[in-house]
Amino acid sequence: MKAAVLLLPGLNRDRDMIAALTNICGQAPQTVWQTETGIDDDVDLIVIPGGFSYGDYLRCGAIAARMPVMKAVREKAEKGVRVIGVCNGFQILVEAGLLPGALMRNASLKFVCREVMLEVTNAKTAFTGGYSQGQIIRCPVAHHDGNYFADSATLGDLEANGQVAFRYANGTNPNGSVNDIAGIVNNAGNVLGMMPHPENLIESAHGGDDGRALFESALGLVAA
Ligand SMILES: NC(=O)CC[C@H](N)C(=O)O
Repeated sequence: MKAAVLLLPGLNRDRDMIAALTNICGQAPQTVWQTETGIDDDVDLIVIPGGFSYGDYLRCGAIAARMPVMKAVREKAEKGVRVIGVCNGFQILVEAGLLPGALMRNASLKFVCREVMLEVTNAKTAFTGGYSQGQIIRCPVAHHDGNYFADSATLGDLEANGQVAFRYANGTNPNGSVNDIAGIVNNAGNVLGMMPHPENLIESAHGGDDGRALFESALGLVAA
């Protein structure tokens, strides 16, 4: 299985993501710079890592979403290739219109860096098949703009269609997200955005591997 990781100025989680994907895939992912549009044909999964692309000006992810590489991501996503955006990657996918809603400043108005608990709200998505329905997992977060918001019609659709993949559980919502939403998939089910960082919990050296099944699911390495 082969993955691709996008590289943009200001991202700082790309190395963690590349290490995690190399560990899980058994081969290094293709890395694709923001001005490139050539994502390899044999790529099964495109990942947009976290960080602070363009220093979070004008809004988190707004400038990155308009870079040439995102045209290639959109084309691949339309063909059904799986895409994951983590943290700033989630913000970029929202700014690119590949996922609905918006990520606002945390309700506390503070940067939050801690571990949260996540509920696997829908274990039937392409990214969660390796978990059981309702499973509670650990995951770290580190962001200041993770407060997910969508208008009530959009929210109703997300909930009704099973597009909420992960919710903050056990009172650990770190940012004020509506309905405790931590991660969503698009209507077609092949694009996932989430604020927590599963790439930082994939092997025992990380102190746990609760995030591993997400990538294994996305890469088709476990039965969905
Ligand atoms: N870790 C990250 O990806 C941070 C995302 C974004 N820059 C924020 O702070 O909200």
